[in-house]
Amino acid sequence: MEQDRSSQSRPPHVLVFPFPLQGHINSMIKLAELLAIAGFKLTFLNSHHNHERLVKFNNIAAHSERYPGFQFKTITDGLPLDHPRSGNWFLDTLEDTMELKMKESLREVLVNSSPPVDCIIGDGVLSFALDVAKELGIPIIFFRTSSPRCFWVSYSIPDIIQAGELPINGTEDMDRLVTTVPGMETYLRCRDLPTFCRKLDLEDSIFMKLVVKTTRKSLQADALILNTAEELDGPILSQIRTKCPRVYAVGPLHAQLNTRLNAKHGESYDHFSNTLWEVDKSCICWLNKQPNRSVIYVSFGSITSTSREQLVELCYGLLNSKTKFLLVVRPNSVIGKDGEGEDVVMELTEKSKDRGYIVNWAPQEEVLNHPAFGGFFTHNGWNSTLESFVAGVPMICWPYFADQHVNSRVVSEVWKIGLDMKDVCDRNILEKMVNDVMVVLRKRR
Ligand SMILES: O=c1ccn([C@@H]2O[C@H](COP(=O)(O)OP(=O)(O)O[C@H]3O[C@H](CO)[C@@H](O)[C@H](O)[C@H]3O)[C@@H](O)[C@H]2O)c(=O)[nH]1
Ligand SMILES: C[C@H]1CC[C@@H]2C(C(=O)O)=CO[C@@H](O)[C@@H]21
Repeated sequence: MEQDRSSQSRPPHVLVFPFPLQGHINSMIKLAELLAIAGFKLTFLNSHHNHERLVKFNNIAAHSERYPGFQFKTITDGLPLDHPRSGNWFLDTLEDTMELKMKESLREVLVNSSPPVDCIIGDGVLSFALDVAKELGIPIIFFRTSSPRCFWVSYSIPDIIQAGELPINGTEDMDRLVTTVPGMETYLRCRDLPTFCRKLDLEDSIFMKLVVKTTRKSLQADALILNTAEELDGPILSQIRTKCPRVYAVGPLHAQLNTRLNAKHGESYDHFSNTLWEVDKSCICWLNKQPNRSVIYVSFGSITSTSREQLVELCYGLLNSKTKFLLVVRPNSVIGKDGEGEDVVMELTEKSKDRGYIVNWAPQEEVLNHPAFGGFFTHNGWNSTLESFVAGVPMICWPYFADQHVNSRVVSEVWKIGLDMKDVCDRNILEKMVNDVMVVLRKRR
């Protein structure tokens, strides 16, 4: 059922459809805002649940004023509204039955859209959007919000298996180089592959099959957008282009948007935040009192959870380093009963006194650009990695899952702007790394 998109005297209408996670919404909303600035009509399709949180913690009315022609619409994420959406809940939404519900809702939004949608920019992991777009005759571009190198590794997994380089044969095999991902032969080890590759029985890895399937399918779209620049990922972009010629490197999107907004409104312009948690801005007052490059920022994004034991180890590593720190501990991010880990945070607050500041959620972009920062202890989600890179802040990398293991290897071995602590959680090692990042890498900045 094709809608009439001919003889347009109106601006083209683009529908942007992210996977329902903070890390995906962040970059997709920035792309949507850039398109709105360029004069496109925009529909940003959020899940009901995330939109409620966006409305709760951000000034949506101010957003509409800033971006006329930009509207939010909502659909289901496939889960019941009262689902707790904690832990790795988002993996449920990738299951067939959930996808089917989202697919139906997407179809309905598109069919009823007025003016009709001229182009869909779909999240690269929601590959069912391709079927809907084809059925309705609407062009579709996929945007994979994770790192291009992980995209390329995910694409290459069948070749890695075919070459007998997977499965990994136990812990002693972790430092073996993987030679079948073109362009990454010299630095990619088994340890750096996405964590779903660690299963001994690959047949058992539903997540791996799903990521490979969506990655391969996304190349059937009209084009592929990646949040990077040629200068950052040029060699890998060339590899991806051998499979899909229309690949656009449009990032880092947060920097692109800031440049446009600063040019239009001046440096002091208060940018819209798109956060799903309440931002604690009080940390800025604390930071303002700290000497330049004296503080390490610690945050593991919007998904990572830690065990209580890991949190204790990390906290003591920070305390023993004698370096000032700003630590984000998201509510319920410690595995176990609700509120587990709060005693560790209380103890840390008590012991660190004026050396540490702890919040539930920080204004991260602003924080990373604050002169007080000398380092970032991060899980290497792609947004955090890019934000740190652009701010010129060296990293200690402690990846949790997905693309983060590839990213931490790139940060430490390719860009050489950080230290990789993957697979280790030891207070003595962290203490040493904090000192190395704050003292040794700092001298190179
Ligand atoms: O206190 C905080 C913590 C984080 N952020 C922001 O939240 C975003 C987090 O994104 P990211 O660093 O990419 O981490 P995740 O939330 O873990 O992102 C998911 O999505 C990313 C994009 O696909 C993937 O690269 C990650 O592996 C995946 O976990 C960033 O923009 C941060 O600036 C804040 O504003 N305040
Ligand atoms: C929900 C996870 C499925 C795969 C996604 C991903 C990717 O490979 O693109 C990275 O991190 C997660 O946000 C996504």
